[in-house]
Amino acid sequence: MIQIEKLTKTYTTKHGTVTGVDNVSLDIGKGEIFGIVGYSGAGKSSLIRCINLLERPTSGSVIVDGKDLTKLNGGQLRKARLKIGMIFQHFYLISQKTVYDNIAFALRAAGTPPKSISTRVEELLEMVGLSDKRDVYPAQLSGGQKQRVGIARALANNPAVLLCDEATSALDPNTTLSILRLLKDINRKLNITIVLITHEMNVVKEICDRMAVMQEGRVIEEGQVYDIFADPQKDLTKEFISSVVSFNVPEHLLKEFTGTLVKVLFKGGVAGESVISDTLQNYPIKGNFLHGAIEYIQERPLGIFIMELKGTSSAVMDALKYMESRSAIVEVIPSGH
Ligand SMILES: Nc1ncnc2c1ncn2[C@@H]1O[C@H](COP(=O)(O)OP(=O)(O)OP(=O)(O)O)[C@@H](O)[C@H]1O
Repeated sequence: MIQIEKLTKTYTTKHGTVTGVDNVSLDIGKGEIFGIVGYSGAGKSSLIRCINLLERPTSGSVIVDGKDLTKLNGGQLRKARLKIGMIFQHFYLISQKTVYDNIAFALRAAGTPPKSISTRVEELLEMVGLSDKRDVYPAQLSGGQKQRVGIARALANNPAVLLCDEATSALDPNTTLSILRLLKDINRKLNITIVLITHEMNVVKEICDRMAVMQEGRVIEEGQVYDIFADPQKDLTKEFISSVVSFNVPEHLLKEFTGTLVKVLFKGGVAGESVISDTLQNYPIKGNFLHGAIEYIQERPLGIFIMELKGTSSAVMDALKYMESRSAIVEVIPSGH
């Protein structure tokens, strides 16, 4: 649905050239929820703004639904943009207009016949759960309700793509969750492709199918959210994951152990417990559990255990190989850490 090819965005400032996005290529499928995570300054906003050409890429292309947006003229681009909705951290509602008029505004701007507007606005209000707020002004709404209006407005012209720019960053955790659930619901009902940028890994964990991690303008890791949580490759990705899934045993405790410390992950959660008990039965080693949890990512369980294994080093190595042969992801934690 969206192909980003070798996209670079640089800015010319008083102090020289700044690279916002550095040669990024991504392929986002129809109906996918794709998350882009990174710290402040990583280039997420620059990238998402290049997807609807709010920012013009310095080089590279952005193909949405088969059309290369960088090649369109003004009129063609305005038309193509109607198929790309966007919501923002600070909502950007028009404060002098009612909820109804904020949404109707987007329909009028797209040339919707006046007689269809009211039915469409009612439909959208129902979709976002705000039918009873139709005639109130933004100042009378909570943050979550304002974002619901933002979502209704973004969906007004039946876009194929919804871009979310830190859409939940100004909201408290419960409201965040309700907005994420609404987005997921809309994604499933309308098969709309959603691209969201965030610095919060819990957002990605909650609703995204696939994700990319950005650092210094580049994509440093990309894949299925579940696979990345199970086996992150880059230190930065591990850091983001540790903010929502705690695998870590306190350092002072780790120093007290004399055996081999291992982190064992099982895709599929509960199944892993039998692998561990088989291992302890079949090899001359002893195991102490220091941490055990089953996390649900995209409704799929991921079993995470941290263990101390005691035995001869060859017995421990054989046991680790055995666990790996039964699909565990095993990582030895260096001693003294
Ligand atoms: N209009 C601009 N002019 C000059 N430099 C810019 C501009 N927009 C972004 N940059 C620079 O591009 C880099 C990437 O910024 P960007 O805003 O895309 O990152 P981000 O990951 O979205 O961070 P944040 O969440 O803080 O917005 C930064 O070094 C930033 O200073």
